[in-house]
Amino acid sequence: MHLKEELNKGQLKAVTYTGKHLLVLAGAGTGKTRTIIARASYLIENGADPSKIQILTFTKKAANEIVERVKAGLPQSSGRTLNGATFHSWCNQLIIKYPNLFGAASFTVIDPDDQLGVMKMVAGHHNEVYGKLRIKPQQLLDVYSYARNTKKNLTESLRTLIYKGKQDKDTEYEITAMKPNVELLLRAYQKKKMEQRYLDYDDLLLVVATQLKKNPEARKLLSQDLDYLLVDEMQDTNPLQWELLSPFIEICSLFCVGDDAQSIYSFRGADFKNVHQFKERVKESEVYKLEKNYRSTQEILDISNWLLDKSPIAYDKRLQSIRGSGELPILLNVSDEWQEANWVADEVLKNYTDEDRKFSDHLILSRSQFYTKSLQAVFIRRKIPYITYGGRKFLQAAHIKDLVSLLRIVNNPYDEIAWVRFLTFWEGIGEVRASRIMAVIIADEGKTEIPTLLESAIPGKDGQKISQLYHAVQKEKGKVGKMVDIAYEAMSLGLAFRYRKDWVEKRKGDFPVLKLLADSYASLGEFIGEGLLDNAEKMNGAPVLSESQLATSENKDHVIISTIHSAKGLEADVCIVLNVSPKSFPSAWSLDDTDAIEEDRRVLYVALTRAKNRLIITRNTASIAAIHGKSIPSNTGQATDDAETYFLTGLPEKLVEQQTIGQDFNKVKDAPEPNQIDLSSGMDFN
Ligand SMILES: Nc1ncnc2c1ncn2[C@@H]1O[C@H](COP(=O)(O)OP(=O)(O)OP(=O)(O)O)[C@@H](O)[C@H]1O
Repeated sequence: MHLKEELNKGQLKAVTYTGKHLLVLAGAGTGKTRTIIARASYLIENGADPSKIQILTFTKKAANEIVERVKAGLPQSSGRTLNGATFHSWCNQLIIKYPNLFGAASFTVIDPDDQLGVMKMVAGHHNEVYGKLRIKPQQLLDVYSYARNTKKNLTESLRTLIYKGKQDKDTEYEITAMKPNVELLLRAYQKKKMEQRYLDYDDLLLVVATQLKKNPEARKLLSQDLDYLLVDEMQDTNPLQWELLSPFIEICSLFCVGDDAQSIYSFRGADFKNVHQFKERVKESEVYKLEKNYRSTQEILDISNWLLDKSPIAYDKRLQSIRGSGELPILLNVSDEWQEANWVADEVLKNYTDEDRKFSDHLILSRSQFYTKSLQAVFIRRKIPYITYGGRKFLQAAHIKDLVSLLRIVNNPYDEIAWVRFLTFWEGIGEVRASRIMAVIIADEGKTEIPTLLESAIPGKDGQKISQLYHAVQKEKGKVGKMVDIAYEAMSLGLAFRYRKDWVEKRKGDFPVLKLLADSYASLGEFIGEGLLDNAEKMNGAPVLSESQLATSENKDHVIISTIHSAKGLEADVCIVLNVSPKSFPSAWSLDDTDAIEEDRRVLYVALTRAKNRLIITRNTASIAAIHGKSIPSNTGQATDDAETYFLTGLPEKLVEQQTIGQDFNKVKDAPEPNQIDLSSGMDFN
């Protein structure tokens, strides 16, 4: 990499830093990603062993991109062993590498869906206690996870999540009354996990952090593995992640990048003030700043700066564009989602055909993937290829989970969730019978071979079939792709029947993808754990989770429809931010919580600062009219309370160009009278 040509002075100073630990604290588009990539290249070019550099990011997408870009800038294969991962997946890798050290051999990683399954089982077993609470199993899990990630106690966690932080007497009374019951359920959940040898996502971090904290041998072993830890999006680290990182201050050198104005994970316990205390927490450290924005034109930064300026929090930031002036952002008022979707489709197609832009020059952002359902429908109808980021993952789809359940019980015969799923897959076995069969297997404590147990527990041909299948898959342990093949061969008829509604159109094609995915893993444990966490972009770096049939791996040119949370670090020529309407920005349930309002502001800030050249913000006309008591495009009617909190209230007119789509947009109108057909025209018979 030619550092001097590709970096400005500030970036270069950070990349070549010779002290022990560094935090680069800088605004959107100022080159943090570029800096972290350059740092890794610089270290490798100056003799560091790439296998001893670990890059940590919040999404697999970001990890892949950084690693690929580092490798691309290095001479052939010299960065081959460089590793990039999310916090969870890194901890999972460490646990697999050192099963004894972390005491987690033959444990199975469970995803949030399965966690919910376990919690429901626990609630069922303790029905009397659970019945007294008016909390859903998912809320119990949220409280549990929040407490462990933030290191807050149960009382405070209940207060924050269930009572929105309220401090009054009634709340106090209710918390005191419910706490023992919640405690009982959470302890039972914890016990169940231990018995079934499950690790939930938070456990991965906890297991590693705890060993590193208390066990000098763990620190010694890992210090042999690691010289440099490069951490992206530092503002989103939570106390649990800090706990994981802290031992590494002694073990290796930390190089972190972050932006306090882009902290959007407080619901997972992230505290952006963490980056403000970096110097105090990390001995022998420095904090550098970067000021110039290379991504966007000044008009895009002007509205982003304006948004941040209105915050009561002083971020001490004013983004200044290196690129100078460009188009004014468009504020588009639409009357409903379908109108919005059709307008967006027109815009994309116009840019594609008339302006020579690619589909992939478009990034469409929304708070939730759910909101984009109409847009996706319009894109499919109008043949616009797209992929989605955020939302449900590939391995979490029901048909995939059915097949993977077999691999899971081969990996961990105590995996109760997987047993129930696998056994009930077969005709004639219901949940009650499945739990009976499973109880036999668990009580046997591994004395008898599982296929033998299955054969005796399920009489007749079915027992033989299921037992043989288990045996056949077990025999191939180690060859994960082969295991998928065998399982698919035996289960495909059942799967096709179970999902007959959309088997051919939607589901069948996922199995070759699953096989490819499985082939890329060296061990079953890794596939199940890693695959669950990070399968997003395993295939040649191409996303495989597309919901669009049109975006195949050969067709790399597609629009990205992403949740804002999954769009961190992304950028695009044209960026369309959907539904920036009252009650959405800030969201209705944030309204009595200042911290939540400010987090929503940062969410919008992240969205706006993704755009390079064209920024389009849409919002719903009726909801604007409702808060102002007046019609669009005026912003100055009789304001209601919602108008005061709405982020775009008071937006200076000169910062955007407002457009409003009429009611009849996109309705095709016919001529008033029928015309005559003239077939003689248009053909020259000479
Ligand atoms: N020194 C530079 N010269 C030219 N282009 C640059 C330079 N630094 C950054 N860029 C470009 O600016 C854009 C933003 O950079 P980058 O993605 O690294 O910023 P970032 O700080 O990580 O942004 P964010 O936090 O908003 O995701 C990229 O297109 C990058 O290539």
